[in-house]
Amino acid sequence: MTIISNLKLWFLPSFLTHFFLYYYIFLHSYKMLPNYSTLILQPKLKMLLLILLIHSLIFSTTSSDLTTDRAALLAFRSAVGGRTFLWNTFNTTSPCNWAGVQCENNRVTVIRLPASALSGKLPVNTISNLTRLRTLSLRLNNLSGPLPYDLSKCVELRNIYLQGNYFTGPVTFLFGLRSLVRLNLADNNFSGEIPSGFNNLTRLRTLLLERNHFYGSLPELKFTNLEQFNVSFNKLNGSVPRSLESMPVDAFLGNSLCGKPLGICPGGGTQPAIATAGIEIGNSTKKNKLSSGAVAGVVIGSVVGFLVLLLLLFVLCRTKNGEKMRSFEAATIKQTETEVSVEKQIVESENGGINNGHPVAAAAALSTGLSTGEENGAKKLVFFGDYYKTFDLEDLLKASAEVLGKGTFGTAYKAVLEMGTIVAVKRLKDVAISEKEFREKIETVGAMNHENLVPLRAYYYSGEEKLLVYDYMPMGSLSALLHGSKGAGRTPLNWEIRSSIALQIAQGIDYLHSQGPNVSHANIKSSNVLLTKSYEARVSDFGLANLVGPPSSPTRVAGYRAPEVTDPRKVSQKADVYSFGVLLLELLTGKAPTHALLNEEGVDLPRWVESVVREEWPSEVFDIELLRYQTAEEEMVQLLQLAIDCTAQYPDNRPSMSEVSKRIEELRRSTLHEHYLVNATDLIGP
Ligand SMILES: Nc1ncnc2c1ncn2[C@@H]1O[C@H](COP(=O)(O)OP(=O)(O)OP(=O)(O)O)[C@@H](O)[C@H]1O
Repeated sequence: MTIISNLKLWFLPSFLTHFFLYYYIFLHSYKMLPNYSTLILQPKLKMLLLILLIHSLIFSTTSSDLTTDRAALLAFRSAVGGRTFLWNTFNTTSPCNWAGVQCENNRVTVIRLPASALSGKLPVNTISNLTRLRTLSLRLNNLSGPLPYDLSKCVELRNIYLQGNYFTGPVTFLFGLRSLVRLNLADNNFSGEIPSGFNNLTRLRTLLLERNHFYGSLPELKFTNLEQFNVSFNKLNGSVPRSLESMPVDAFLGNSLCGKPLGICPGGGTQPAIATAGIEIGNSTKKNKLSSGAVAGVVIGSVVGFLVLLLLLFVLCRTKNGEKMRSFEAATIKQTETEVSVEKQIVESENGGINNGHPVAAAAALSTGLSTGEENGAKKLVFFGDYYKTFDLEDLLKASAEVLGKGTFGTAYKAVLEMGTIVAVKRLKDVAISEKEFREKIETVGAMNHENLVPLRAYYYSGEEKLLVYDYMPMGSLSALLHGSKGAGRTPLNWEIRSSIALQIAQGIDYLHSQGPNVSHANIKSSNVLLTKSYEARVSDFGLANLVGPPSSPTRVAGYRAPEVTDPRKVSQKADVYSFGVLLLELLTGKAPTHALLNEEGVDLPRWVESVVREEWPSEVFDIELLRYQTAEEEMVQLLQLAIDCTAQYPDNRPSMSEVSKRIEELRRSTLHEHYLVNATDLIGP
């Protein structure tokens, strides 16, 4: 239906006009045919020809131009690939209906495809054929190579946003684009000098060139309307031209530039104030001699630098010889040094521990905090079940510890006990309840026993310290796995893993909810889903919301919190369902609820997904890394629907957690039944 209606919309008027016109010509010319000269001179025919000419002109500037635009977009799509499903050309013939494309007067005027996983080079004769283009936004993709030189044909371009790609080469051909108002080429690999040709772009208000490889000196750039300017972190040298002196310092950092608003230039003073890359003093064409003041400055600077270096060495040696750090605070300070990547943690735990020369902030750490003002008898870890009674508080105090991260409820540490056992210790802050209440509540948490929950093994309570001991999860959090470094060496989570993680989380939460109508998790998010070595999901941090005071940061569950929740400690089971729905969307889209794109568009993840699904093909929303699991597409779409159901605005419209876990189970069962045996490798991935 849609195809036909689209075709009708596009072709019908022009087809009808042509039909009547040619019919008319045919009738009249038939009468005139015998005499060729008469035919030329016939005034009626002249009129006809004129109409025909005007019509073909109109025709060529409307539908045929849109045809050219469409062809250009298709060529663009096949060149830079991106999502297989970028534009559903089958259902929507007119390019004006494609995602990220806007038209005016039947011509493509806007392309906005930010963060759409486009990759490769932009060839000539693609974008450049969109001669009415006014906005081109391809930011945050993986596009590379030089920009097509024929982009200069798009003379109506006003806004170019290409930041966050891997484009290379010079940009001189852009100087013909006299209508440009916003030009953002930041975070690419563009190179060459920044020529004075930019001055041709008299309407420019934004010129952002930071974090590229531009070199040479900065020319005088005399823009009258410039609002945003940045050339920081390039390889520029020489002095800041007078016309740019009023720009903020940040606009020039990370170069070898000097002069106002940076330091004074040599000749007129000393070397560039900010010099990170290749300390070449002044303009490369100038050979300046250092003044005596500058020489004195350099000498004093060197001596001070040397002394600082000595001091640093001394401190470092002392730290090493002083063996282990003595407190949790110390461990916290060392956080950045001691945080290790997920991969590193796995290697360590596979090697049987982290003590082998790894820079750990030691957990004698644990001792200082615990010893204050405590009676010996009170220094006891309280265990749940028997499993961990293999160690006591003293063992924990002797363990090596490193900071895993800071959360809402306190700081988490990885502690390696002498016998090789690894545990995670959470040091709670802001415990707002009495000891009796704490012990009662934590007993409930310790009694929770489900394979998809991170088990609380023990706790310690004293006036100053409240510690919780959990199983250590070597693969870290789902959040880190989904959104951590996407560089080489990272294995993306394949569909089978994601779908089983979804089920396991649902089952973990369902178990919690089954403990009573008032039992909820209250802090469901991807950083609270931890993974075992075999990628089994365990939900952590349950039951903690009731132990501590109000959250220090109201944004702690930003993006996951149900709209009706006003007090983050009072969260209903249906609000948990909402948070789970967001988590499910995160697994499916690969986008964190705090994704920059969403912030920019001012929507949350559920509303973004809903709008995309409503307006376009559902496949548009899926994580690019999932698109190759074609056989599981039906399951993905069904899960997407479930996630949308879970994130309904009104709590009563959301399913219960047990319904959710049943639905996922059924979905998985049918997919596995239909496809797994047929094409196991496709589902499992490489
Ligand atoms: N049992 C554990 N095993 C392995 N890593 C853990 C464990 N518990 C927590 N972590 C890691 O420690 C870090 C801090 O966790 P923590 O739970 O304190 O905060 P959070 O989950 O980031 O935020 P919040 O406190 O709001 O839940 C996280 O990166 C988490 O992945």
